[in-house]
Amino acid sequence: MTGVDPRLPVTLLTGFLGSGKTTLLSGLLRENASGPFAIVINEFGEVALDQDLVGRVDGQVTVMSGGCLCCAIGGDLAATLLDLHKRRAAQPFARVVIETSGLADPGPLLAPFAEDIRLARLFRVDGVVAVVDALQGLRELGRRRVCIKQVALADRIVLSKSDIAAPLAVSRLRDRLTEINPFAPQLIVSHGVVDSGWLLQPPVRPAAAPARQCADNARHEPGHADDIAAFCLTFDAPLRWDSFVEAWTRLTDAHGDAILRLKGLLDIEGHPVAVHGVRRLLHPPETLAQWPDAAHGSRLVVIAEDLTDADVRACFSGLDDFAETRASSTDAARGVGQVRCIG
Ligand SMILES: Nc1nc2c(ncn2[C@@H]2O[C@H](COP(=O)(O)OP(=O)(O)OP(=O)(O)O)[C@@H](O)[C@H]2O)c(=O)[nH]1
Repeated sequence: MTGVDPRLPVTLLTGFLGSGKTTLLSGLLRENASGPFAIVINEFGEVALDQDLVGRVDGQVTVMSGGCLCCAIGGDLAATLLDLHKRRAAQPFARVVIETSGLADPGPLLAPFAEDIRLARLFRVDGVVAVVDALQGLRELGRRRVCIKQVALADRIVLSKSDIAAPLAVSRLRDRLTEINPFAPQLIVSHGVVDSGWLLQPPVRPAAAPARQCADNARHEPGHADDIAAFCLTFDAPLRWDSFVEAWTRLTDAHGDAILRLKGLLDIEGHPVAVHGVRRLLHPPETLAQWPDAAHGSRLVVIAEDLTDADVRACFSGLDDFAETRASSTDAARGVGQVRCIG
């Protein structure tokens, strides 16, 4: 049989919280050699930030927030893709990239592409890319089964952050990745700068490679993120950077290993600043050239294990005070910090 497969290729981009998926996606979009893409981003928290942080936001980015794709909103994925396909004449694209939440198990996400006849006719998954953080990866692989599944199902593995990890740790991690998935080529990528040809080329799977859609891999493990919650904070009044760092230090000192991820877009004395915390590490902040949308104001998501709303609120209370002080001297109606548990 000859002929080109007319179905649209789909790349599933997976990897644990904060590993560098959005950074890689931004790199792909910047390179733009294989585009145009339609992007579907799934975020665990209800306040979606990746759309703002991905660097290029246009009509082709769809955000599915409020849960992890493989459990809470999995059924919506087919509807989202079918809708994208319908709008394709107006907004053409050659590939869909789905960035899963860091907590998603990619197995159950692959199944509908084989089982749902409407999807199977229009789309084919031609690659699963797993991003693994060279600094935290070995530890997360030891702690969370979902990380092992992300690596096991990958066709390509991208190692991020080797620039800030010890060479020995990187080499141990690579050995462990090879143990889990000997078939997937590994590539060290710094700050998302990647050759899209390498990343997106369809995998050649040896006959012995485990079938991705086998029953075990497609089986969803209910409750795999039950102990994890996302806490969303917003502050209307501008914040000071040193006050924010103090709050982050309070949070990680008090709750250490419970903190999985922080990400936010902050109003630092009038300037939009993107912040990322992964475990105890606060990455260097990035001042954006402009606000991504009309809403100016700080938005922060903290993803943590076994913490309560009050635990998080207590650590950020200093920020509240600062915001309220500024608000009272400028505009009494602004500056109310909110903490909301949505997990
Ligand atoms: N030093 C260094 N930092 C990196 C690299 N790749 C990503 N980062 C930083 O890691 C932080 C988290 O990166 P993201 O791309 O937001 O991670 P993510 O996997 O999309 O995060 P979630 O969506 O929360 O799961 C950011 O501060 C990035 O700038 C890298 O290769 N080196």
